[in-house]
Amino acid sequence: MSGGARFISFEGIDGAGKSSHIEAAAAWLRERGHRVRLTREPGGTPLAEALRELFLHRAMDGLTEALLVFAARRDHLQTVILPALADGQTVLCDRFTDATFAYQGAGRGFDLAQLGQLEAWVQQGRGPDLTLWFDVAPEVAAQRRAAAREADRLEREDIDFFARVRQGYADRAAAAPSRLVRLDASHPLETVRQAVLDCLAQRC
Ligand SMILES: Nc1ncnc2c1ncn2[C@@H]1O[C@H](COP(=O)(O)OP(=O)(O)O)[C@@H](O)[C@H]1O
Ligand SMILES: Cc1cn([C@H]2C[C@H](O)[C@@H](COP(=O)(O)OP(=O)(O)O)O2)c(=O)[nH]c1=O
Repeated sequence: MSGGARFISFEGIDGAGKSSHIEAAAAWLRERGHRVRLTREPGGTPLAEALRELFLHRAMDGLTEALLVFAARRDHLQTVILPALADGQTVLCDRFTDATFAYQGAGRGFDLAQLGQLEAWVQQGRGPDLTLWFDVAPEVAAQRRAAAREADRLEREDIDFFARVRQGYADRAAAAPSRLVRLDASHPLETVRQAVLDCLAQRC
């Protein structure tokens, strides 16, 4: 496959519904001949998954959070994402650097210019070709999470935190409108799924 987006990230506040669609997106692409590598952040490698456990369950400040997720990202890029792309695979990643700008930047208030420096240092210009942003009100996402699972450290944050994170995604979308596509995730699952597949049909 060539020409279309091959590194695709899925983003949104916790409970927006992105994980519900990533498998269907992978299946849809496979049916059309893509070899798909499904992965996630923080995580995707044994080292990065170990960092994820620390990240999700230990108390730490915003700078430590940012350094941990970028350390995990470095390992993930070097050992999984870049080799898969070089091999011609399509990479679907549940979260990537937009999450760091939204959560550590907008959510925690960590300096965005410093995050940009870390991004440039770790990624050297490499990032998703396409990002699907599942956008929903924090109150709706909180209800979905409450019905679905036990909260981890970040999911225990309040509505104001998730409102800032949502604004962080909106700012990223405004800065990169051709890469970052907003999907209205307040609609029923089936409607959102169709919007995901329509977007893939246009861009992949
Ligand atoms: N559009 C939707 N309408 C209603 N419930 C949804 C919708 N999308 C996801 N959910 C439900 O919300 C919960 C959280 O979804 P999930 O995909 O895990 O979110 P995320 O990965 O964004 O944190 C799940 O129980 C899921 O079934
Ligand atoms: C990638 C990344 C995730 N996160 C947060 C967002 C989520 O709260 C959490 C894990 O993301 P996620 O895998 O979406 O969680 P879950 O499996 O519970 O749906 O990590 C950051 O704060 N910064 C980052 O750079």
